[in-house]
Amino acid sequence: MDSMKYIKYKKEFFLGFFFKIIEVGFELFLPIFMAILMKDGLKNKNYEKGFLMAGLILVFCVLGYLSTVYAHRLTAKVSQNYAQNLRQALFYKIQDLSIEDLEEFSSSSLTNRINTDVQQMQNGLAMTMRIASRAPFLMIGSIVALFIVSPKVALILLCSLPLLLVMLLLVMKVSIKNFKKFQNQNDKLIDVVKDNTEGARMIRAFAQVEHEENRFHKKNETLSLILVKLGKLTSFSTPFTMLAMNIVLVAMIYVGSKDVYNNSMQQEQLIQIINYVTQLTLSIVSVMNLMMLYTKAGTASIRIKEILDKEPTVINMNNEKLDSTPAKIEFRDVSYTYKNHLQPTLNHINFTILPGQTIGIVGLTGSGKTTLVDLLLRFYNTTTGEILINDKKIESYDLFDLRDKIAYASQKASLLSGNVEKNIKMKNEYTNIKINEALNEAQANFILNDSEGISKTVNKQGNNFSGGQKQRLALTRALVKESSILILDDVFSALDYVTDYKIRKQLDSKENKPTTILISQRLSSLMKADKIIVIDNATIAAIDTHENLLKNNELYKKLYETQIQGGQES
Ligand SMILES: Nc1ncnc2c1ncn2[C@@H]1O[C@H](COP(=O)(O)OP(=O)(O)OP(=O)(O)O)[C@@H](O)[C@H]1O
Repeated sequence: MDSMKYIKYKKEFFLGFFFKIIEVGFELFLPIFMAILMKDGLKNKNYEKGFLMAGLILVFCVLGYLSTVYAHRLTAKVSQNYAQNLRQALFYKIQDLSIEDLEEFSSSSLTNRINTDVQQMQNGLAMTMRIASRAPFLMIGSIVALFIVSPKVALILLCSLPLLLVMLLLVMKVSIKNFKKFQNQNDKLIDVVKDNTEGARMIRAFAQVEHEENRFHKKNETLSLILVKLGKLTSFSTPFTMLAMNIVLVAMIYVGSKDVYNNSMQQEQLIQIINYVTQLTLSIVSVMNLMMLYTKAGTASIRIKEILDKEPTVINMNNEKLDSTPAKIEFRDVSYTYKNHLQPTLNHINFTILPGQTIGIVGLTGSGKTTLVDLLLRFYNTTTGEILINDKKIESYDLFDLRDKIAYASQKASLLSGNVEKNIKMKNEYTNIKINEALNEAQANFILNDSEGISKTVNKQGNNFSGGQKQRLALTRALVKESSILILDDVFSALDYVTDYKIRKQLDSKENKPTTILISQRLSSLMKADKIIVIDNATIAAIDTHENLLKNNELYKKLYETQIQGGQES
């Protein structure tokens, strides 16, 4: 992933780096001033020079502090903006992907990628600005200074560095593996939480609470074990580095003291060595922590890249516009097989719907009715065959314009939190008269008769409305829209028979009706359609009027008789 692309404040990014390097410069001078202070100021009693050095130490400390504060302010600005851009890019990409593409990721995984993974990337960038700029310079500066002070003592350090490097690489390797595990397990844990919040009623009704608690406990325990492993790695690496560096320091002091004893080194030089090794140790620890952060950011970046680099399977390639008059729809030898399915859900489907006609689609549960309209909405691409609207291939139309000309109410009435008006209008503007007409057509009397009317609040997922009320609001949203195609997928299932009948009557009497596709298990909802398509075993078993199907199609006849016997006729 080209991370730099999402860093919009590039100038601030480099400026932040620059000020951290300045901060290092100030720090590297301190041991030198300290040595002069000790030698000339304290040992040789040159108080003037002593005070000058003390003043310089103070000034350099203050300047170092100011550089740090400014660099950290820049870091916050750059990294926050980076995270914002990354989240935005991910969200736009998710919008671009087709339903089929999105089905490859669980919603928990997408949520985690947009939250936790972006956060890891943000931390990685912030720490790069704060540590990657500082620590290497401090390390190199300290090593160079040590060589200047005493090459012999500095060599001891140089010999021990490869051991630390090997250790660092090993820790990174193990932590990358565990961090990947952590993120996957975290997705699974959120899946359980989502199942339990969205399916709370079902879980309680089926007395599944204990089972779900166990499910959560297992996932939580696995997650904790991974986190403990990661924690152990971090808790081991820092003390190990400190221990290794302190052993090196003791060896350096031992060799240095001998030189002081032999008068080939000054005492102040030994103090300088101690200061530089301390600085070096701290910077090595910082680099180790940075590496740990990079392993997290690296794994997060792979997960983010998976989304950002995903090529949408449904592409908006053309810009043909559909007018708002009723459209002609044609399926030519259309087949569709879901990913990872061996058998096609729809097989060699052929039919034509003339402009303004109403077509019913009936079939057993899972026979492919919804899949058929999903293809028309371009949620998926057909596996073979083609769909034409007004004699032009569906792909030749601008995708967004095409969907805009289709009014659609699905089986699952989904409402957005806000109010009824927002849910009916969506991005469009309609007059109140038009909205009231649509509410009337959809028999949404509970809104028409409510004192709050369309200002009535809609809670998350519309849970302050009954199933039938939600369905009627979703229907209003479809009916108010000026469209060339109207698709009602099993919207009558949550309605009582009287309401179902009234709505159909309203729809039948409508002037300038769009081409309408009605999907329903209830034959009474489809009987008046110009034609009814019977889907059986992934294929079209028959297309005909209600009367002819009753005479000629066994499945239709059976469905009809079952429903008549069940007393569902209206
Ligand atoms: N997103 C999906 N991924 C994989 N398989 C799917 C998906 N959606 C549906 N299917 C499968 O495709 C088949 C047809 O599903 P579809 O929803 O089109 O049937 P339907 O006739 O509308 O059913 P119902 O009457 O119950 O609404 C089913 O066997 C289902 O398992």
